[in-house]
Amino acid sequence: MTETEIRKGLAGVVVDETAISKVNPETNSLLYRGYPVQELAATRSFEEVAWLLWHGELPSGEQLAAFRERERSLRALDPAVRATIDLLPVTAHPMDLTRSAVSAIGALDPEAEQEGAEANLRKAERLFAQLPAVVAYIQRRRRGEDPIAPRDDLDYSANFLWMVFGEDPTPTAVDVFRVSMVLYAEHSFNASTFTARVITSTTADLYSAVTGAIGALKGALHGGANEAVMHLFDEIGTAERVSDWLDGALAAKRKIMGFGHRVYRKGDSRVPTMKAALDVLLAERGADDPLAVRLSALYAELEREFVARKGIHPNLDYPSGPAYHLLGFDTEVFTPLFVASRVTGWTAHVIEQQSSNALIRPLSAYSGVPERHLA
Ligand SMILES: CC(=O)SCCNC(=O)CCNC(=O)[C@H](O)C(C)(C)COP(=O)(O)OP(=O)(O)OC[C@H]1O[C@@H](n2cnc3c(N)ncnc32)[C@H](O)[C@@H]1OP(=O)(O)O
Ligand SMILES: O=C([O-])CC(=O)C(=O)O
Repeated sequence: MTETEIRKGLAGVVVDETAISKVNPETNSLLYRGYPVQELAATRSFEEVAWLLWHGELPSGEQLAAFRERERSLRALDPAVRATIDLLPVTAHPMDLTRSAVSAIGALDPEAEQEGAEANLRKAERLFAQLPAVVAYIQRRRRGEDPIAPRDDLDYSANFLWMVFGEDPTPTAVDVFRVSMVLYAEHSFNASTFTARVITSTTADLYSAVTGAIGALKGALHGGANEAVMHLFDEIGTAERVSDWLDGALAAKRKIMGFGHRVYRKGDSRVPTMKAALDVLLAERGADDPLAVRLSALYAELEREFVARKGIHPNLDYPSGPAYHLLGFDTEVFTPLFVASRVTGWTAHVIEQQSSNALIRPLSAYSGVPERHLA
């Protein structure tokens, strides 16, 4: 490529190799370390998937048991992290609070500056274990509720829901939540992961990389879309309004959140699995539940109309938004849930980037005023 060939948004540019995941738009598939994500979502815990992303292989029984024990021992939030959140307004966006909490967790970690895969794996496990408490704290604080201590008898997904809602979660809720965590975990060089790799490439620490990645994920063109989908559903209201609403939105050249993707052109490989999970939640509520009926019809109609008009398909945020709503989360907390999952992929990429690092520093074509001089 010459200096003047510009690919806006790096579209179509291959910037490095990765062995962590493969997104293939031709076959509409997504592999984590070689395994189809659908197979992992069908049978594996989120703990196993995290291990797979970090280590390249699924854990043995012994490795998994030891990891689960460590994860449980790391769940409780340092009071200083809680205090950091408490310094900030309750009305602040939960992504801002999550970003600040991760930054605080890093500043409190005595080995934050230690380089190398072993130290980074310990940091990754720490973030993995503590993000549920961070998100649960933020969600409960928004509702004026006291925090709830983690429970050692529950796995990652069940404990997450327990800490948020303070009730024993139903097996359906746990499973839908687990599936969403597995599906959100990793997606090659998306914007937030690339951000994490850019930060890592300067030799900054893992917490800096994750904090930066959270900033990149917040935007509605990326992770913020799961929140934006729910706002859109609230704005449209009912399936009957979709057609008129879409006329106005398209005339105003609005982006329809939860649709489209930079890499997939014929639909996101993860959508059928997440939609099936959403359908389980809808079915559990039953055909008489007004919210389930309204959401189900709205979901189907918006997808049908938009695909018919533009040929642009839903991405993962489209089914996850309403699924998180039905699970009981506030809309503003949806993207922090994405953070809790994607921290696995981000940290795997930090370790990979560090193992064969080159400073990421592209070129730009200058388009400003020609050289001039002070009189
Ligand atoms: C987990 C994730 O992060 S998945 C992505 C989540 N993001 C969203 O759901 C936000 C909505 N979607 C979008 O904004 C886009 O589809 C993106 C940002 C995801 C991908 O964008 P790009 O690869 O840059 O594609 P681009 O924006 O150039 O789209 C190509 C064309 O399709 C249109 N288009 C793409 N997505 C949408 C959409 N959701 N609504 C309306 N039009 C769209 C664009 O306007 C553009 O039209 P044009 O050629 O007439 O200008
Ligand atoms: O790959 C992307 O550009 C966005 C995405 O779907 C993800 O990060 O999960």
